[in-house]
Amino acid sequence: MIQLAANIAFLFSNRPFLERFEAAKAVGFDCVECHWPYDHSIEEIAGALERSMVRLTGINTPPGDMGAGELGLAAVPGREEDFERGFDLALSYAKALGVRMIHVMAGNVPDDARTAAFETFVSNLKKAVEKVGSSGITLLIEPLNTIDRPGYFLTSVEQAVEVLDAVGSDRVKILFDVYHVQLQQGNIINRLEWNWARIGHIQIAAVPDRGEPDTGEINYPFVIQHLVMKGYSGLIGAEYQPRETTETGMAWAWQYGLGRTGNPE
Ligand SMILES: O=C(O)C(=O)[C@@H](O)CO
Ligand SMILES: [Mg+2]
Repeated sequence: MIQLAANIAFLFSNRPFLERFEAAKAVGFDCVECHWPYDHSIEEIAGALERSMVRLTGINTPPGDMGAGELGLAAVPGREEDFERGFDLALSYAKALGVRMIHVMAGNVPDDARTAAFETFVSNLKKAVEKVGSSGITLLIEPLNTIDRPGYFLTSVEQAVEVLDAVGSDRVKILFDVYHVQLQQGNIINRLEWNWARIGHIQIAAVPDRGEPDTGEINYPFVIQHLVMKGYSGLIGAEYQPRETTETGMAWAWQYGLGRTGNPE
């Protein structure tokens, strides 16, 4: 049995943020993840979780100034203090709301700053690991494709492994977004296999349109069967852009037991 989480940054995005939790529950999700919950107080989100009876399983560190082209700060040289402030905010939300995964967003860096960016990313992640301590929270880093996210520092699974090796803590894992990895690199099953022990979370969407994972160049029933056979015990985040409404596009998930899953530990 696999466990799906609704990514409510993309799903139910026609509704106000705090109403998306109940909408996710209504179609069968017990878990939701999001990108940036910070426009809402911890108390407001706790209320939405209580009303909907879903768990919030993942959040991202703040992106910085998106209007100025920022998409995270962890690998951006010179922005260490801003990163730390944002990370502390994410950690406070995670601890208060029982969130077990924080995606530490690397950010955009110019080509000539990539060596310095690697060092910055590693150093910021080491400090973040110390802050997380024994809370049980896992930090994630996610390679993003360069078509959708030009300039992003982290673009391949192998580069993520280099970062993890340099950080040297099993509290940091890879967020393997199948959509991004397929667009950028391909070879999905092999890359899952080669990096199995490093993977902390998986996300899915069709390629190339990023719609429901029921068509396109990835055979998701095969990929997900592979995860089941491997005994994958993590969550699979449904992070796609619905082609019509989220509700009318949910049939893909029934074959994976949506509506029949129990809450994970
Ligand atoms: O922003 C994207 O694209 C993603 O895939 C997200 O998972 C980033 O959090
Ligand atoms: Mg993703």
